[in-house]
Amino acid sequence: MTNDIPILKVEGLTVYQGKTTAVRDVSFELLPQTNTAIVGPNGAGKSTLVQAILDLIPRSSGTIEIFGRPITRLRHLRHQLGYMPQNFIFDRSFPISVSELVGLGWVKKGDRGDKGTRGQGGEKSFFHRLWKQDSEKSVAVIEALRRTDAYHLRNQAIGTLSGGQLKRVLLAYCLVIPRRLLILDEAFAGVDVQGAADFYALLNELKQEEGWTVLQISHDIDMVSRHCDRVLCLNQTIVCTGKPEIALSPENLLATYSPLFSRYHHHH
Ligand SMILES: Nc1ncnc2c1ncn2[C@@H]1O[C@H](COP(=O)(O)OP(=O)(O)OP(=O)(O)O)[C@@H](O)[C@H]1O
Repeated sequence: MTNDIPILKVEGLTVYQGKTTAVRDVSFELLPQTNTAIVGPNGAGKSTLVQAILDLIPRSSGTIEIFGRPITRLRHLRHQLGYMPQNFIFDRSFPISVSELVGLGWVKKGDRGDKGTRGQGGEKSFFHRLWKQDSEKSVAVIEALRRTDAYHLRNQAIGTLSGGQLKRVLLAYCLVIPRRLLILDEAFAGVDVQGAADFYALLNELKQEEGWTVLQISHDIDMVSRHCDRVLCLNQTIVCTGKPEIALSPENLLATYSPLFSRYHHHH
């Protein structure tokens, strides 16, 4: 039944950054269990689009629905949405370990918006439930760190991580509970070649076996063409969209990456 509802539906979205129109009249849908990439040149509005979808910045016009609900009314369903920003800025002297950081992403069952699990275990004592939750969380943290190949970093302070290691840990943070939609903003920038290939394999597994839907911003056209189901080419507005072999044709890439595109599009 839920398979008929798009996981994400964006209609007529326009967003300003200061006085600049960063995103203009963008509409698209994501169907469940798909991996979609947003590509486009620097300053094309990719991060702005994602931030507006997440309601992190205001939009000038347009509507956004996630899991069939307006973004402002997601409530506890928001935990079914994972987001990895392009930059994670923090004070490197902040004393928090990798495991502790990943654990912050964990939400107990019943509070994740999945039906039928709320209030489970009511017959046990408060301390038993607390102990059970704690052990479930530890298991989930270990599993998430293993999946992103960051388990060996678990006791390290986050301030000591390299750029690529930090990306692995942030992905683990997104993976520590099941999600229906995962939004990644250049998640694999700075990750080595093998690491990026492992990440794509992991995303594929999450999609195929666990029903996740992925929306990712990427500059890696080669990886996108090999691993994504669909591509949105963005340059302020959507230039083209479709399967990688169509959307990433030389003509479409030229149109998307040409600085003249906006003007060209405007006149024709
Ligand atoms: N905080 C901001 N204040 C003012 N203008 C901004 C701000 N953030 C982005 N912009 C402008 O909005 C436009 C879109 O930027 P955005 O970061 O969304 O592009 P992008 O496609 O994600 O770029 P990149 O590939 O370089 O990450 C650009 O013209 C940029 O200069």
